[in-house]
Amino acid sequence: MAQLSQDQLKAEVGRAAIRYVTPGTIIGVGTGSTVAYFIEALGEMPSPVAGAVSSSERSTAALRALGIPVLDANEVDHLDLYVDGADEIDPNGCMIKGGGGALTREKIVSSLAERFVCIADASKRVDVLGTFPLPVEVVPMAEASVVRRFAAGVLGTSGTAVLRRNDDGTPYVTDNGQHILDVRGLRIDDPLAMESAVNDWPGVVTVGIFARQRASLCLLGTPDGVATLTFG
Ligand SMILES: O=C[C@H](O)[C@H](O)[C@H](O)COP(=O)(O)O
Repeated sequence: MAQLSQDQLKAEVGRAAIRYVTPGTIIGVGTGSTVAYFIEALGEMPSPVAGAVSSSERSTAALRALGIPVLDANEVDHLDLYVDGADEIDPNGCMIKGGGGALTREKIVSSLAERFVCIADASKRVDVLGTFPLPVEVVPMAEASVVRRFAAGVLGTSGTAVLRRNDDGTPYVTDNGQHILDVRGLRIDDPLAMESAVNDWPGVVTVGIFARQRASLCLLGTPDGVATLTFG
């Protein structure tokens, strides 16, 4: 049998996540190429969801295009389910997220949810977080100081933070009007401590470590099928 491509694995887990969705409920929806398949599958449910709280303008547009009502996060005080991808996921369900720039809203929406179902292809599974450059959303006037703090080191590891840019060289601007630093070279042995430490720095809006709001389970797309990883 031919090997499935990374994109096919993303499609498999995106579709598989539908089994956790209860028709008629309001769910939280993440952002990214894997979530795009999940949204597609949501649109095909025979009994649809009542609505979704979205984590990005991109996902909002995709949901609305399928006729799925999008609610503001302020209108909802609890969600049973949040479904989103990850850039890396460790053996405890801690993740690096934000490769697509949506980390802040993803953290807000996932914080409302009882259960975080992560959907990812097998390349995202790591033993220690940090190979994928860590996205950090920052207020622009704090960029230089945050770059210096990572270079000086935090919790025994240091990294090189670089401003994320668009193809035309202009700074990438998030849905919240802020910038992103991508930090290379970190070894994140204690994701919870690192999340807290970086969150405390002035000017940091959101660090792309999801350790407080880690995944409850992960549907991992592997060449042998979809594996379900659960985290205690
Ligand atoms: O900001 C983007 C999100 O955190 C995504 O969930 C993450 O980057 C994974 O994206 P993809 O499913 O495209 O690999």
